Amino acid sequence: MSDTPLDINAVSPAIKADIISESLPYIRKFHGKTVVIKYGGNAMIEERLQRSFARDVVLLKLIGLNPVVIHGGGPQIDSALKRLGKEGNFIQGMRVTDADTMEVVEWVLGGQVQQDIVMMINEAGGKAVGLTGKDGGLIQARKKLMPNKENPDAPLDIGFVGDISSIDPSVVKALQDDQFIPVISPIGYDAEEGDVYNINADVVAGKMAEVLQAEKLLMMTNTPGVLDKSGQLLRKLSAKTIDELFADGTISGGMLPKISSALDAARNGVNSVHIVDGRVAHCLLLEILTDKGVGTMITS
Ligand SMILES: Nc1ncnc2c1ncn2[C@@H]1O[C@H](COP(=O)(O)OP(=O)(O)O)[C@@H](O)[C@H]1O
Ligand SMILES: CC(=O)N[C@@H](CCC(=O)OP(=O)(O)O)C(=O)O
Repeated sequence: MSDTPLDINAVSPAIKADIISESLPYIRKFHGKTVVIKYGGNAMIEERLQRSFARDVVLLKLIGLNPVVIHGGGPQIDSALKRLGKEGNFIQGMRVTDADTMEVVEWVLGGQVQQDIVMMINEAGGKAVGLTGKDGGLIQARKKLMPNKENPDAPLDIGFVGDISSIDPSVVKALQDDQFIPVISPIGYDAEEGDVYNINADVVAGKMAEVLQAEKLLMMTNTPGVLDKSGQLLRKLSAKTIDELFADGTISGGMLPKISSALDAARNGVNSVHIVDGRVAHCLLLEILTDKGVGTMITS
């Protein structure tokens, strides 16, 4: 983020036209392709950036790409819990979710957070539709048990946190075909047990990109990308380096499920996977339509 922001009004029309023209090869390359965008709760805290996100998504749709948005909302859930006198608690980047917390999660993600995104995209000229994993049988889930380092035979039960058992993308494809932009909350359900589950949004984004065989998965967050021990941005990360960073504790908290999901997607047919800085205005356009990357690329 060392770049000095450009005063766009000071740029001559000829240069603006040149910049627009530069995106032509990318538009041709990605026309008709699906791009899964993970919009993290930490990346959506400033209204100016929310509006630039919404405009970028609409622009991508209008030039012929198929954006699918998976949104998070971790900090927004934390605020709602706080108002109710409850503290958020995470294990290995996953929220411990008791029945009361699950109610709040559904209420925040499927309600305010999702509707704000839908509204902003629609105000920018798109046709966004909000879904949760329950809609159209989109995300089937089962209870997740977390690995227990101290006692591998006794995995940890963290409540209503789900693993994805399957994704049926037909509702997403139908919406895409009708020029809608799906905006999906990371909530799954178990049709047999009737339980609803809280799923980490990075996990949903990775799996959705895989199932849709997306061209790109972009995970927008609140860091320049993945940082090494000394805080330097790592522009490219392969499986081997990721193992080392996990082992020495350089990657922690919310970055754990993000990297694991990104790597799974890269291994399972998603052409390019990037963790990008959602605090940079128009980071989506920079990543997709220019040579200038704005984060870390994950390769298998
Ligand atoms: N090596 C690392 N590089 C960058 N961020 C890291 C790293 N390890 C842990 N993090 C943390 O991961 C956070 C991003 O994950 P998370 O809080 O879940 O964001 P989001 O809401 O965007 O999914 C960063 O803000 C940072 O605090
Ligand atoms: C199981 C689990 O941790 N679920 C997440 C779902 C929201 C999310 O992932 O939001 P961000 O992308 O903003 O972190 C949570 O409850 O916070």
